[in-house]
Amino acid sequence: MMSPILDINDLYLSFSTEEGELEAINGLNLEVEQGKIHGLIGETGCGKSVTGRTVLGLFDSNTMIKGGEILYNGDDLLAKTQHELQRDYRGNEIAMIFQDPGSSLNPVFTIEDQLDEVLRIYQPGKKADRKKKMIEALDSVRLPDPERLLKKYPHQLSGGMKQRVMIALNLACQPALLIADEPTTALDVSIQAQFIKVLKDLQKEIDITILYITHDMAVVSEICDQVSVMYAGRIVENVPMEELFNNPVHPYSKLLVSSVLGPETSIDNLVEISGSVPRLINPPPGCRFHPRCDHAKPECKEEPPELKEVAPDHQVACFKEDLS
Ligand SMILES: Nc1ncnc2c1ncn2[C@@H]1O[C@H](COP(=O)(O)OP(=O)(O)OP(=O)(O)O)[C@@H](O)[C@H]1O
Ligand code: NI
Repeated sequence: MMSPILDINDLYLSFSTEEGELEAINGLNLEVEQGKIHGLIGETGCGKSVTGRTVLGLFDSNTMIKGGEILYNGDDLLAKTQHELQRDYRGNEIAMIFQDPGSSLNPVFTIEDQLDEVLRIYQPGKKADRKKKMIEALDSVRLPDPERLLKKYPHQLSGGMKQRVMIALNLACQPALLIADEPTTALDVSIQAQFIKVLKDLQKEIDITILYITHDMAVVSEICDQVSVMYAGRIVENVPMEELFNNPVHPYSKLLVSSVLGPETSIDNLVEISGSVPRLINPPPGCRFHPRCDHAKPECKEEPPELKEVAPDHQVACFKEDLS
């Protein structure tokens, strides 16, 4: 296998809260291969966003890193200072787009001002050169008439256009890895579909790797090559996208896939179907899924199972004997 661009090993992360220690990330192992669109899925609260933010070193003040490493092309990002992360990684190596496109654009500046600000930080040079880059960036996300668009303010754009400007802003410095945290949630369904097409085409053109966080299985099937299924702070299955839908192996993945066969494609409906996600303050011991699992046996309550290879590019963390 090619070496992964992002390789998270045994990450443990807690938040200190008034009620006690909240164990949000619990032995997370995640490998993202260069050039792939890699989905990270799981129910609300399972730790997807925390994982994405941690890669960029964006920590809330009550964060405690308890162990592990986050290798980006072999370098441990957890060992870097905030200054190093800002100078060497954020924006020009790793970029991140968030849920609400509108809120990330500054309402009082034009699109040109905002693109120029990003470019000036990472690629100083002549204004004319930067202008050319801005137009290229807007072109690359299929925004019509980039010259005119540069003069506009965010409120003059639709939600879908703002989302594309956000991608353009993020890609202006040509990062190698893009972390997209539920970027389509605030968009209506037709714009969502367009957005996903733009991102997918773009990914092929510019050879960027994308870690795509979502709880929408329809989106997963549209865009992802590989998928990691997360449950209560840990990856329980890592699987090629088509295999996830045709042959999910972990009992939780099976539940996820069967819960979204109807018109509702969001994972969040699962809660009603089969009990709730465990609290992360005093979580269940061993495999955190065992209280909801039909196959649970005594050993599942002792140690969490490690990821085991069941097929090429396909690993499952479960003690069930017959992993198929
Ligand atoms: N600063 C914080 N202090 C305490 N708990 C936090 C903090 N930040 C996140 N959490 C908790 O960590 C857990 C993981 O949160 P996270 O936002 O990563 O979930 P998620 O999988 O992204 O969910 P969603 O699908 O709803 O976005 C949740 O239980 C959340 O409440
Ligand atoms: Ni989230």
